[in-house]
This record gives sequence, structure tokens and C-alpha cells, in this order.
Amino acid sequence: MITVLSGGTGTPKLLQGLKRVVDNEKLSVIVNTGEDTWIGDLYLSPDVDTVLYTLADLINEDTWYGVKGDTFYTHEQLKNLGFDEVLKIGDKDRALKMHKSYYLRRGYKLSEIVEMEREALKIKAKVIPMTDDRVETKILANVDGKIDLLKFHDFWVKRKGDVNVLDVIYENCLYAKPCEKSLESLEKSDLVIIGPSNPITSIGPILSLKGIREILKDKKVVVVSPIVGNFAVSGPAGKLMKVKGYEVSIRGVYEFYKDIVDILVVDKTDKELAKELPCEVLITNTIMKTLEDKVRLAKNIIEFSGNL
Ligand SMILES: C[C@H](OP(=O)(O)OP(=O)(O)OC[C@H]1O[C@@H](n2cnc3c(=O)[nH]c(N)nc32)[C@H](O)[C@@H]1O)C(=O)O
Ligand SMILES: O=c1nc2n(C[C@H](O)[C@H](O)[C@H](O)CO)c3cc(O)ccc3cc-2c(=O)[nH]1
Ligand SMILES: [Mg+2]
Repeated sequence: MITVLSGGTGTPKLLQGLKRVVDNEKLSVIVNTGEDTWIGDLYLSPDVDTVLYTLADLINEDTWYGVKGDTFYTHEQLKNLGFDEVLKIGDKDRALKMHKSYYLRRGYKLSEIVEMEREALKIKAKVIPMTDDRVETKILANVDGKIDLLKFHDFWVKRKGDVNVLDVIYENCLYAKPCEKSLESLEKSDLVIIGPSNPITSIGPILSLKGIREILKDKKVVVVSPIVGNFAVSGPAGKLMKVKGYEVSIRGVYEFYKDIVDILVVDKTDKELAKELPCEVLITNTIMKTLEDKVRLAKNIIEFSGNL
């Protein structure tokens, strides 16, 4: 059994490789829900939806959200009516979000609804939201001289991450409970892969939930670094790691995961720096541009960790 911890871009790229390398019946993905939000009547679970679309081979690979080839008639018409959703939600994508909204309003748990969607999309791997409670990732920032607590989407989509970040907090993570199915899947796993997602806003919320880090201490955990050299391959991970006091390097990634990581997967460019890390290191090409890159990286990880 392999369990993967995922956000909504980096790890989904690796999942495209993994799903072609391992038995999908023995694959579970625990997904960050710290960016979930209501937009009007629509419940958005961006990272869960990206993982569902990725495993169903429907994902729009230019944006890493939404369905490839989708139309935006309803989004545009809402804007014409003066209701700007800000996030570009496609018509097919809207159906998935309406499906979640309908059942959430009728008291179903998010994990139960995602299970329905996984089956409807004929996905063999398990997709498990990190919690059925509400955990919200917030960005404490200095915006034009005023200290403000921003929702992740305000920070990342509206303001393009272009603010002076002071801190990142996971609201309610002390009281939220990990989803039962996520604990079960971690317990049953011979291997846990923490994908190359943003350590602070994608993996951090999952690890902040009671009991998760404890289970991972006794499991074989492979972490794929989202940082190459001194930069994130994409997005605000570098900036957010710095804010939380971590060096933007594979050393900083090791520090963030040091109590649970057994094998750190780093890019060839970090070969020298890797020598001083006190954990096992797999040095390989971790830049995933083509499907072959993704399959090769997935295969390298599975073989190196002795799970093929
Ligand atoms: C906004 C974005 O969050 P999200 O969309 O949830 O993305 P993730 O946190 O899942 O991943 C972002 C993370 O991914 C790293 N990345 C992207 N492509 C590659 C790659 O080919 N190789 C590799 N080693 N890492 C990759 C990237 O550095 C990002 O940090 C967000 O927070 O960025
Ligand atoms: O930066 C954007 N992210 C969009 N996202 C991605 C997303 O909300 C964030 O970028 C992720 O939360 C980052 O983790 C969407 C996700 C969905 O599920 C559906 C629609 C969108 C639309 C956008 C968008 O217009 N711009
Ligand atoms: Mg995300």
C-alpha cells in the first residue's frame, strides 16, 4: 500500500507518473483542504479537484486546475451579471463543485462526497481529503502598511502572492481531526510519499493535524523536494519557507520534514549539497516536463525505496 500526501500542482504531476507505475488499487492520496472555500453557493476544494482530475486524466495541464478543454460560459455570464467569481471556474468543473455543494448542504462529509466522485470518475486510487473539518490556511501580511490576515486565494489569486508575508497559519488545525480514512490508509502503508508540493501551504496543513506526524515517524517516508537550488520550481513555496524560518534549499526542506523523512529525493543540481544531509538521499532528475519525466521519477522513487 502506498499513500501520497498532495497539494494541487507539484504532487499531481508526480501522480501522473505513479499511476502508470504502481497498482492503483494499492494507492491512496491524502489531499490538502486548507484552501477550500465557498464562492457564493459553490464549494471549492481546489487541491482535491485537481487530484481527482489528474487521476481521471481530465486535468488542464496548463493551469493545474479545471478540466482540459472546458468552456466558461457560466463564469462569464455571472461576471456580466456583476458576480465576479475571480477564480475562473469552467462549466464542467462547476458540475463537480455543485455536486460537493449539494451534498455538503445535506450534511454529508467531504470524504463521503469525494468517494462518490472518485467512483463516478472511475478512479481506482483512493482520494481522501485530509480532514472533514474546516481548516483554513491564512496569510498574515503587511498590505500597504496595514497588517491583514488574508485567505490563501486573496493572497495567491487576487494579489498574485505579491505582498509582504509575515506568517502563515492553519486556522482550526488544533481542533480539526484527520479524516478516519486517512489514518487507516497511513497505518496500512508500507511507503508514504510526500510529493513535491509546497511544504508550507500544501503539506504543512496535513502534517498539522493531530496524530499525522506521529504515525509518519514509524513509516518509511520519501519526500520529494519542490525546491531545486535556492528556488521553488514554481509558486510561492520559497517565499513562504523563508517566512517560516527555513532556508530555501534542500537543507531547508530537510529541516521542515526532519522528524519524519527517511529518504529525500533531490535534483541532480543539488548533488554536492546532498552529501551533507543526515538522511538517505536519492539524486535524480526531479524536473517533470514530459510524461516520461514523471513516469521515470515515479519509477526511480519506487525502486529506490524497495517497493517495486
Ligand atoms: C500555488 C501552488 O499550490 P498548489 O497548486 O497546491 O501546488 P503544490 O503545493 O501541490 O505544488 C507546488 C510546488 O510544486 C513544485 N513543483 C512544480 N513542478 C515541479 C517539478 O517538476 N519538480 C519538482 N521537484 N517540484 C515541482 C513547486 O516548486 C511548488 O513549490 C504553490 O504553492 O506553488
Ligand atoms: O490562480 C488561479 N487559481 C485557480 N484555481 C487554483 C487554485 O484555487 C489555487 O491556485 C490553488 O488553491 C493553489 O493551491 C482554481 C481551482 C479550481 O478548483 C477551480 C478554478 C480555479 C481558478 C483559478 C484561477 O482562476 N486562478
Ligand atoms: Mg494548493
